Amino acid sequence: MTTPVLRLTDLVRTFPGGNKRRTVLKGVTCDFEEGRVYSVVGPSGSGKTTLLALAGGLDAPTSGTVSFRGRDVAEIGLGAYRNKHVATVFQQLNLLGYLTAVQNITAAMEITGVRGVSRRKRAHELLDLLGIDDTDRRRRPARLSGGQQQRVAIARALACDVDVLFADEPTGSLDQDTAAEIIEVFRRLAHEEGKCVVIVTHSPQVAAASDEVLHLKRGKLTRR
Ligand SMILES: Nc1ncnc2c1ncn2[C@@H]1O[C@H](COP(=O)(O)OP(=O)(O)OP(=O)(O)O)[C@@H](O)[C@H]1O
Repeated sequence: MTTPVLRLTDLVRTFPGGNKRRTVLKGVTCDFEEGRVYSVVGPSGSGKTTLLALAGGLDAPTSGTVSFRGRDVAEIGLGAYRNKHVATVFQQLNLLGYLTAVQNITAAMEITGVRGVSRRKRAHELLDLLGIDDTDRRRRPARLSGGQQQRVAIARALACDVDVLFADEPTGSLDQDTAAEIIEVFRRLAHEEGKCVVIVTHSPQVAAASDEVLHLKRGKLTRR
């Protein structure tokens, strides 16, 4: 048995709030493999974003562990885990409006301390991979379509050559055809580049295109 790239073990997350204390995740256990696309689905408020935040090292669990290649991320350090091994594409893409697509990616590399490669060269390779052409990659986000902005945000997330890519509602604001293109990007990243892709979604279209659908309900995650 190979060690999964990501393992969640008995994750519990309770939010404080006096007598309104609320346990959102009640013992979530799940393995994630490289080269696969996972969708996490579930009712609004069921804790999908909370789960993504824990798995992505943006938040720490109340109890339980997140392990990356067999190592507890608390031991790796959440900052190092986020900088080197995983990346998240947020619902609000947070692209910098005053920078071009290429500059958004090189800036991310600078911030996360990517060294030993030409940042510009790597940015162009990523934009090639994501299908943003030469003209568009010199544009600022406001002059790109929603789908193109999503592609740039994914390219930026991959700037550090991470193994696991998380995405929160990546098709939420896209029409069906553009959503299909973005789904294809995620499938290619998993099946051709070997990434583990974990998507939180309400979209049946995304769920249907995933290799595995995980259902979060009443604080537990189950495979369908
Ligand atoms: N920092 C926080 N403090 C207190 N409560 C929180 C916090 N973050 C999330 N919650 C609560 O946890 C529950 C789950 O929220 P979460 O955003 O993870 O759900 P979700 O499944 O992603 O919802 P949606 O599908 O609507 O985006 C909600 O009741 C929310 O109010």
